[in-house]
Amino acid sequence: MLRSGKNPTDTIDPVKNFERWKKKYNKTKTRVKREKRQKRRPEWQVEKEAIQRLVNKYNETFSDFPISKNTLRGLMEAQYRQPTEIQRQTIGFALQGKDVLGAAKTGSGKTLAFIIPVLECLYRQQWTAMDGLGALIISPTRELAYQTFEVLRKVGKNHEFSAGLIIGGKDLKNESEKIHRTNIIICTPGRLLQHMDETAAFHASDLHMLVLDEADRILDMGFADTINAIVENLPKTRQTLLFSATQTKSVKDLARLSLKDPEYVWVHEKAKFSTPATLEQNYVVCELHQKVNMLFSFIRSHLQKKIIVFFACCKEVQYLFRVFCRLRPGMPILALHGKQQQMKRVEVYNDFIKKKNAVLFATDIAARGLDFPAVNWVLQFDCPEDANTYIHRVGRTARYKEGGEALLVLLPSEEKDMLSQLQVKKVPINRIQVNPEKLTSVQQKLEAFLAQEKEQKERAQRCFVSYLRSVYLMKNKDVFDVFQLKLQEYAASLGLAVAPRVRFLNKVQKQRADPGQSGGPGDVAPHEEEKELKSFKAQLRGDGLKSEAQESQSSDEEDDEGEEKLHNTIKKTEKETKFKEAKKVLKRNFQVNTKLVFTEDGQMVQQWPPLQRTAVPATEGEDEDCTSGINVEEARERLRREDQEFDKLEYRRKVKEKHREQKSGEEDEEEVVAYLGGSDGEEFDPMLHYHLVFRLKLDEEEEEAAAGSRKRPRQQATAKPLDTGLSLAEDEALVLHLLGNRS
Ligand SMILES: Nc1ncnc2c1ncn2[C@@H]1O[C@H](COP(=O)(O)OP(=O)(O)OP(=O)(O)O)[C@@H](O)[C@H]1O
Repeated sequence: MLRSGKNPTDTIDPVKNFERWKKKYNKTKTRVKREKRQKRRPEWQVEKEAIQRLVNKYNETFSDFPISKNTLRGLMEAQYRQPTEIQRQTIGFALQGKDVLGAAKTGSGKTLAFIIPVLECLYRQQWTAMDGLGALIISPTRELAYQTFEVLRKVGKNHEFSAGLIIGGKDLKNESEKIHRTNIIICTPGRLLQHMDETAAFHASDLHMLVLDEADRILDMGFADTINAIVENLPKTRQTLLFSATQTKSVKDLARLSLKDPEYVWVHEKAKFSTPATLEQNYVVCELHQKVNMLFSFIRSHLQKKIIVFFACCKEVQYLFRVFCRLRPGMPILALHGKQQQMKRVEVYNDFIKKKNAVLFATDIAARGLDFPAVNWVLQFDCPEDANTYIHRVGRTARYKEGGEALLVLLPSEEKDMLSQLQVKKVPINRIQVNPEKLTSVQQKLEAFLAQEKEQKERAQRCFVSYLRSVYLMKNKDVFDVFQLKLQEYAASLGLAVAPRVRFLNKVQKQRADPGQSGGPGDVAPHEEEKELKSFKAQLRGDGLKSEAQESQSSDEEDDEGEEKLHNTIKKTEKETKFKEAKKVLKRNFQVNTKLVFTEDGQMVQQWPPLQRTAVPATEGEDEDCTSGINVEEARERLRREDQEFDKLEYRRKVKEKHREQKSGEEDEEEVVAYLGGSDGEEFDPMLHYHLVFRLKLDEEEEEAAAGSRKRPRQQATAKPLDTGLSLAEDEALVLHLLGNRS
């Protein structure tokens, strides 16, 4: 049988062919499946993302938050509708009662992130004025405390809490009278500690929430002792919230606050840059003696802008502010520094807020937290101490979705190391050139001013010395090298014919030249230097470490004595106040001044102090017949209990009554509101209202009581004896005479 001419091997068996294809296909399919499976994220991750999407959607507006109607109304009335990222991420944790460490870029809304939990915490506890201090907010500077107080007033105005601003610089006695009735205190550390030490009625043992704004600054060296002493007086059970744009990560710092499993919320941790995206940042390298000319030229070319210029020390601000005012650059100039009286500081702060175009000369007192609206430029005339200070300074512009520009002026000796520090902190900054020919020289004019006024010359000299000292005291010697500065040229740029003698530099120079000759009075030991640096910083920031005694001593003209140094010396010499002594006794549980007198047959007839008996029955275990005088602790505790019990009953009664009224539809259309701290929209003046109760709602019954109490004095007034202006004997004679006439 003939076969076909084709080779049998050439014939393709379709079945085999199909099987081969199927095998290959299956292999590819498994591979693709495997690869897909590998690529696919774990189920939990997918789920987490879906939940996050839901959570974000849920927290899109403040009305999605589990907060009280009063707070929500306050937010809406202040035009806060959508939470920012830091608010979205931290408020939930804080409402759950957790300790929180929150960090987010400058101008991202950290203030509300703690104000809302503070209000909610007290609201949920139904806190009343009688409950005393419930929340404490500590700020590093008076201005920041004042600003936070304003936000609290705005957002919390529908609540019934009392709030106080305790920032020093004013009448301590007035504050002392009201502080124990204050529910929310916003304060600077120094002043708060002063009250803790000296105001007998003030205690923080019921505190529920502690907030440290600008936490890294508050926990740093400058405030360490004060904060430790404050924390000692606070209950361990409190909730603690810490916020800053440059948050502390130091375990040691946090241990000092005894945080309990805190939630870390670093909103912009993974962001490419640590400064706001809307901020444009540049730097120029400029010789020291050209800086004043550069500043003048800069101001002249930005007359329609709002600018903040940061300087290294108060004396520099003082001198340059005065001469620049005389130079009349063509726009308003303001100055803010720690050596100003408190009244002046508030005035300047409010002035700058209102101005559309102005330049503010400031020390680092204005570097943190201040929220001046619409600042276009931040110019750093002197190099900041470190990258964190840089971040806070530039953060005064480009706040909450707004744009802004920043210019850093560096000396050639500062450029390299400062830039590398900024790089590490993820700060995007570019170098720009200044054309020296375009600079307007003001040197001759300054010389003329100084020739005319001796006072001005002295200011210039102090500015010179103070600047050198600030450079010398800076820790980072790679950036700050005082010996590289050309002193004669610098002095000339300030209008001085000769450079003033700088004693401390001469001494250090001598010591450098002859290291064996140490131990003289002028030698600056490292720990001394550290101490001086600490006090210098405290002084230039004016951060509220002053006591009242110091306040009266300080003046614009006082020397560069550190505030804290002064504080320490005064502390050592001043006699402790009676209150302070009494509080110490209370703390240590001493039995004071107990005096017993016995008759001859051993009967006790007198005791000092007289034994006090309370109106409430003693609880079990309390010795009614205690003969050792007043047990102050016990008596205080009993009174407190009594007050609390009374308040609770009263409160419950009122709430019930209100509910009944609501049910019967008899609710009053108009609620009666008493504004104790000025009405809405009225400008708050901390000099007048040091302690404020921002709003107090009165219900009908209270109103009646208040009306009654208003009437009573009038009734009493009718019964008041007539003052005839005569002596008693003459009065008697007159009465007898009148009676005689009648009869
Ligand atoms: N939810 C919000 N909606 C609208 N504006 C907001 C909101 N939260 C905050 N702001 C505004 O953003 C600005 C900056 O807020 P805030 O001062 O709290 O920032 P910050 O993060 O504390 O800044 P800094 O780090 O400088 O202290 C303020 O003017 C504030 O009124």
